[in-house]
Amino acid sequence: MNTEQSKPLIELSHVTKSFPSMSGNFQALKNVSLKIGKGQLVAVTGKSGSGKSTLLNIIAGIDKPTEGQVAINGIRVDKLSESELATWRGKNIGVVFQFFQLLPTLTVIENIMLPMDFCNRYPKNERRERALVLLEQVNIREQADKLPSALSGGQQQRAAIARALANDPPVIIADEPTGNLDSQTSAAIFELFAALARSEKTVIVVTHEKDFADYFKDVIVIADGAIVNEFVPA
Ligand SMILES: Nc1ncnc2c1ncn2[C@@H]1O[C@H](COP(=O)(O)OP(=O)(O)OP(=O)(O)O)[C@@H](O)[C@H]1O
Repeated sequence: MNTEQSKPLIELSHVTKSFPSMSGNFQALKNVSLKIGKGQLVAVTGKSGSGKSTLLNIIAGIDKPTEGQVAINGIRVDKLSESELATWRGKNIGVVFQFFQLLPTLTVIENIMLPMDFCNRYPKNERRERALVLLEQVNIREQADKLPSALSGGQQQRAAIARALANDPPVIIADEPTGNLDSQTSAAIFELFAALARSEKTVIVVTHEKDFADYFKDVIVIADGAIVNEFVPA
């Protein structure tokens, strides 16, 4: 799915993922190959159980492929050890979840600064200002010192997106990020992802939303662990 103008930032070659099951091995992904370029905004869609989250987990280095290769930004992710993976993931992958998963006892800005403290990419005395810039980028700077529970669902998801950007990763992955939001708020979140892609982030979003075609030029359709339609023009 790599377009002519972009080099592949993400390349999966013949990836299979098997899980043990009562009746032998179950293949959640079957011989999946794909290329995704820098700054691409990609939707992953398909029925429940088709393998969407497994694909995201493989790209994020959360799961290892049973067979095949995963290369991201020139790094063979499938070859990294668990400790190397944790460091690599912190710098290269920002993750956005359906239920936001902000830490409830930390303020919004503290939630954004936490991954910076883990990763050490930015000096300690610059982290608060960077978090404020990110909150500005997602339009909730004025919520910085509140607890997540004081924010609306859409504002919490904006905070989660700012957190995903904390260490300036090239790749943002989001697993049904609007599954818990109304359609107007969902549209605003999709707009935000589109803006991130315009600023050269590669954004991969698992979504069931029927109207995603307005936002996503590139759509990966998965059925029974295989890509059945990699590119659907809007
Ligand atoms: N850790 C695991 N152990 C065993 N089977 C698993 C595991 N993770 C996923 N599976 C199976 O792999 C298949 C694909 O799961 P996956 O979560 O990737 O689907 P999905 O398309 O994301 O589904 P949904 O839309 O419901 O979230 C399913 O049949 C699931 O039961």
